[in-house]
Amino acid sequence: MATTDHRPAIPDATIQQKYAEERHKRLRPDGVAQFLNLATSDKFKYLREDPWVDHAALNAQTPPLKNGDEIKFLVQGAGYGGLMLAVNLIEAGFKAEDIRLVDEAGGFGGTWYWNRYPGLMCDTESYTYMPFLEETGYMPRFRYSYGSELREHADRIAEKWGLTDKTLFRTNCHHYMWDDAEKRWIVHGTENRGPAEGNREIQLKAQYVLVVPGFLGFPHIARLPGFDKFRGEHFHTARWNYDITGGNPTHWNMEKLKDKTVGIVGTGATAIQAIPQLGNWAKHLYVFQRTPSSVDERGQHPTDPNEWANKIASKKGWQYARSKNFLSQFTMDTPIDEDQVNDRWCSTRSYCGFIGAPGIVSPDKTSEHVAALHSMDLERAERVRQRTTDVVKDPATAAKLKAWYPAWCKRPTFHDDYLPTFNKPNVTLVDTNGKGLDALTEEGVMANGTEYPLDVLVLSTGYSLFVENDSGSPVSRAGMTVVGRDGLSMDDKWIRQGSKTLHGVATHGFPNFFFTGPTQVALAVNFTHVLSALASHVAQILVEAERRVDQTERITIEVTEEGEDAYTAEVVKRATSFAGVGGCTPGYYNKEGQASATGPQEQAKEAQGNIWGEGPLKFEEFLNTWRAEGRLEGIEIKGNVM
Ligand SMILES: NC(=O)C1=CN([C@@H]2O[C@H](COP(=O)(O)OP(=O)(O)OC[C@H]3O[C@@H](n4cnc5c(N)ncnc54)[C@H](OP(=O)(O)O)[C@@H]3O)[C@@H](O)[C@H]2O)C=CC1
Repeated sequence: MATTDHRPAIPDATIQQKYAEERHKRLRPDGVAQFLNLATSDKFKYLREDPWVDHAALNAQTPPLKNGDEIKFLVQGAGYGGLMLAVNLIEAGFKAEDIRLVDEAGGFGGTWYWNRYPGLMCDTESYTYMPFLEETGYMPRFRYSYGSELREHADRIAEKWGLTDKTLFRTNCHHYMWDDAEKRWIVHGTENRGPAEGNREIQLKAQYVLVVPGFLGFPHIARLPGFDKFRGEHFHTARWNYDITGGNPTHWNMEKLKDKTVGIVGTGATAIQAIPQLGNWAKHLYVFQRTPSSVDERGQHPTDPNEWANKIASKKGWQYARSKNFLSQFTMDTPIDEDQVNDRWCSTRSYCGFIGAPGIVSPDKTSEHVAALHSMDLERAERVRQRTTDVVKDPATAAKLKAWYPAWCKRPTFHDDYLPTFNKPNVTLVDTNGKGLDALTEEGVMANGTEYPLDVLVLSTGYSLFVENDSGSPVSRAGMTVVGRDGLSMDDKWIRQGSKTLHGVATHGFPNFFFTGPTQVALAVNFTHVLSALASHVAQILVEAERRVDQTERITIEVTEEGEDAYTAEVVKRATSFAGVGGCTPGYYNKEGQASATGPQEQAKEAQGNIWGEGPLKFEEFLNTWRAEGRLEGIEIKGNVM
């Protein structure tokens, strides 16, 4: 992709001063408490319900799990992560017959099941993001796939590996208790069989449990005065209400909005995809902005079958190689020469300030590290700001749409139609200068002291990554209680000791229990790359552990305390990579700008709760080296060990 020189015309120090001022404007004393957590809020309970489920169709099927069943593998989560775990188990030699998946949703897809807002698309190239393209022989229709295609692909994976009839949907397995005599997990779950049949409680026994906690499962909304008074319609983007807008998840013809005044709150990665669609249909659209997104060029186009066959997917192993090539662009050093993906993500290298990059930053060099990140980012940031000026015709609106923070502070966005939407006569940007909405009224919303009457209010206010009173354990995020050996609750362990795992996949005191982060693992721009590495890692640990005992019936595979301490120390050693995030403009990346812990114990816990500071490829290398050593160091296997 051609680059033009966009070195800032104003000195770096002035820009950084501007960044600091913009951050300061947005800091607020209530931090993460500014949001209502829908997972616990009664008032917005209906927003937790599943609008997409077909209860009649599911009730007509034979459930793959009955009360009292005993199974070998229970996978909690049937999105891409859960499917990848199950597929890796099968590919490692375990029988599909021994695997069951459960999910609260009414179908496969995880985030792609729940999110069906108009405009929904993959924000990284689908050729690297969509799992198992090579194995399924599937060619994505677009370079950046739209939501329905991403969901269909989850069905395709399930079908290919025989998992469709092994998944119990609408089910929340909320309580897990380790039975040390039996060497089994006793699992309690509730299956929601819809209004006609109600809930069905099930109790299961599982030899192994594998959980995909997910990162952004709980939609949240701002605690705004007057919510009760608002008489118009409202919904969150995570549960788009097509009854109100018209259209459906595959046809975004929102006819019902033609005579409606619509407001959308939020301008994050979700909103920038939905706003162009709303702008196409609403009589008038008000976009209420607190912090602008950085919106770079997308370059969306249908996949060219010739290019696909002869270039992109021409060699065996192409998908992994392409994904690796993509991720190797995010480094503090010069990225590798050949840029296969070559989109604007690849010129957003400074995002490694959020996902980490090779090399360990010494604690006394963090200021230099942050300065280096800034100098890597400034040209990109200025280019994107210039793009805003070039695309948005009204200079005052263009000025308000410019992002004044570096790439690692908020998910950078890429879209071809977002900025041009503000050139439409029916679209108005209401910038709140960092403050957000003041309140809701009977008629609409108050912002900047002005009332905006609305028929429909769309909340695109994101998700709770940090929930109040959340222990931060992998299972609290998944809404589960897990009680391990000697009555130890995983949440209590996290509250007392902070994150302690081996490779972000297992923890001492919880035998035969595996998860995929969310802490102490790597993050990637295309997160499926990491999920794939974790799924394969867990499957290979299981294979190797079972190989070492002559009877697997009573096997226990458990991380040792020494093992998790040693690995946690490795995570902490690399935590300095994220020195730039604390000083960011507030958002979910930095606990809404909340001050860091002050006491030494709390600081230690915070450092432990980090992700892998050297980025996804080094993380994968670390796991591979550990496995290649063949000792399963840090894991104790008990059973009839040969
Ligand atoms: N793979 C993909 O294709 C996609 C991935 N995603 C993922 O989901 C994540 C979450 O994105 P998203 O759903 O947009 O959530 P975000 O948290 O990124 O955005 C929430 C938005 O709501 C605004 N907001 C919150 N409270 C108020 C308020 N009181 N008044 C006004 N505005 C308010 C925020 O402003 P402020 O910034 O000031 O807090 C922000 O603009 C992304 O970071 C990305 O990782 C999302 C879409 C597509």
